[in-house]
Amino acid sequence: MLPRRQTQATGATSSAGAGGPAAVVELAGVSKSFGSTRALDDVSLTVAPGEIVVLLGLSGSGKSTLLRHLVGLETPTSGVLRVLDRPVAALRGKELRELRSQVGFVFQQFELVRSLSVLENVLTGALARITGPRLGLLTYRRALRLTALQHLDRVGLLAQAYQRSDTLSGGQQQRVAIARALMQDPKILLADEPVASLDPDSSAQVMALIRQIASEAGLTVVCSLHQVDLALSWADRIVGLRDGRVVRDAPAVDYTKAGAMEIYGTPHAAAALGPLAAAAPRAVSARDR
Ligand SMILES: Nc1ncnc2c1ncn2[C@@H]1O[C@H](COP(=O)(O)OP(=O)(O)OP(=O)(O)O)[C@@H](O)[C@H]1O
Repeated sequence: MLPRRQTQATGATSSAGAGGPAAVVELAGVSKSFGSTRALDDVSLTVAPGEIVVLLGLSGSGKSTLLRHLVGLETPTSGVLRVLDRPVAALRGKELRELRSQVGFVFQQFELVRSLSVLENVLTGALARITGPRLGLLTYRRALRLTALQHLDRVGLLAQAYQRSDTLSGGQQQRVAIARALMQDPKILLADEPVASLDPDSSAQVMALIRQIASEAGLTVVCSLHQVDLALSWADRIVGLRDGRVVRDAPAVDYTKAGAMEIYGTPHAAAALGPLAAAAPRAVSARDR
C-alpha cells in the first residue's frame, strides 16, 4: 500500500492565492434542488491539485449529484462552481467539451461496450480528441494504439488487450475503464462508486490502482464511496455528506472509523448501514424507488 499523503482539508476557503497552488475544484455555496428535493445544500469545497478526496455519505446524500456538477451534467440552482479555473455551469459547446476532455469519469457499472475488445474500449477514451467515426482497431492511429496498450499495461491487463471486454471479471472491467479514462490524459479523475459492484479484494485492488496512478500522474481524484474502510485507507481527505450538506471535511488521517461512521448520522442509521459501510453494494436511493 502506498502511504497516504498528508494534506490539509481546505474546507470552504479557496486554496488559490496566498502563494498556494491553484484549486482544481472550487464550490462556493452550491445548492441544487430537484423539485422539492434539496440534493446539495450550500456546499463549499476546494480540492487542491493531486489531492485524493473521497465523498462519504448515505445513499441520497448528494455524492453523485456533486460529481455530476463537476463535468456540467448538472447545473447548480445557486452558488459558484469552478473546475480547472473555469465556470462549468456557464460553459457550452466547444468550451464544455474541452473541459470534459480533461476530466476522466469512472462509473460503478464500468460502462464498457461489451462486444468490443478491451483495447477498443480503451481507445474510445481518445474519441474526444480525434475526428471522424472509428470502426475497428486499425482506424485508430498507431501511436494511439500504442498509448492504449501502455495504459493497459499500467493497469495490469496487457495480456487481455484483444479479449472481448465482457469476458473479464468485474475488477478487470473497472481497470479497463480506468485505462480508458487515462486515454483522455485527464487532469482530474472522478469516480462514482467505482467499487460498489466488486468483491472486497477487487475493491481494494481497484482503489490501490487509482491511488498509484494518481500519485504517478499527479492526478486529482474525487471519488464517492460507500466503504468506510476503503476511504480511510486510500483517501487523503474525506468529505462527509448528509442530506446534501457537508457535515465533516478533514484529512483521512484525522478520522477514526467511529468518527467516519458519524457521517452517516444517527447510530441507528450507521448500524443499519453496517455491512454496506464495510463492503457491500449501494443502498436503495429515493430515485430507485
Ligand atoms: N435527476 C434527478 N431528479 C430528481 N431527483 C434527483 C435527481 N438526481 C438526484 N436526485 C435526488 O437527489 C438526492 C441526492 O441523490 P444522489 O444520487 O446525488 O445521492 P448519492 O449520495 O449519490 O446516492 P447513492 O449513494 O445512492 O448513489 C436524492 O434524494 C436523489 O433522489
